[in-house]
Amino acid sequence: MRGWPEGYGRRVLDEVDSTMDEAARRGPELAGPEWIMARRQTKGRGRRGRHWRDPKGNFAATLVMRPGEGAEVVALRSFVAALALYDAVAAARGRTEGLALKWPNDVLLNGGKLAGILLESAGTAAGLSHFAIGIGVNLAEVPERVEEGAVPPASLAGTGVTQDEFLDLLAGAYADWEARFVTYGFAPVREAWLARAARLGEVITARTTREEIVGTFETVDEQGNLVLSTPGGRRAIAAAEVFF
Ligand SMILES: O=C(O)CCCC[C@@H]1SC[C@@H]2NC(=O)N[C@@H]21
Repeated sequence: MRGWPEGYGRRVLDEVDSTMDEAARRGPELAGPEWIMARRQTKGRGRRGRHWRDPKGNFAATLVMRPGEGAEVVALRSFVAALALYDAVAAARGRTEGLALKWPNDVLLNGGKLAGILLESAGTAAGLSHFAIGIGVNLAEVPERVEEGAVPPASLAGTGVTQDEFLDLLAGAYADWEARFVTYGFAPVREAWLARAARLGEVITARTTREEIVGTFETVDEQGNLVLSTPGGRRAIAAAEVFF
């Protein structure tokens, strides 16, 4: 296994409210990107303000950084993180079989949700004071309850990978994808993401805050939008919840 990536800090906490809150507290004084992992969260949160349940032994960490780019470029790191998470999970299992990415950034195992990513930032669109990528993985067990209509949960129980080992795998994989993103831009990240996409070419449903759009999952465009071809034409969707 490769060592801890150069230039990234590492903080491991026994317990915290949420690693996203800890990232916000750390943000103003950061010298460089830092991984914050908690063995337990008391107030973990998911996308759309949902509670994120953290059964004992599951993985919860946030990568916090102070990027130089504007908010739109920074947001593409959601795909960078999803690819890193995919690679870390593949390394933990020793195989990629059954793994897929669900737009925008969930990792699925045999069709079940294994891991989720939450992005948060502070500052203005022109200059972010900090940017946080929160990652939760059902390392040891699945949460008891999931949202209605959501894909069922999956876990890595049985692989025996510890939280610390998973952090090492993830930090290494993230550093590799981040280097590609910084050097070559979004194109190779987009291509790799599409190669691992769940339900590409199939009919899916995207639920935004205003409407429900049903269409064929055509691609993800250069801005990271979900592109659906619908009877009414091609739709590029920036933010939505996807249902299969
Ligand atoms: O809704 C989702 O799918 C995203 C879940 C993100 C959960 C992780 S756990 C580590 C970090 N801390 C949090 O409070 N949330 C994220």
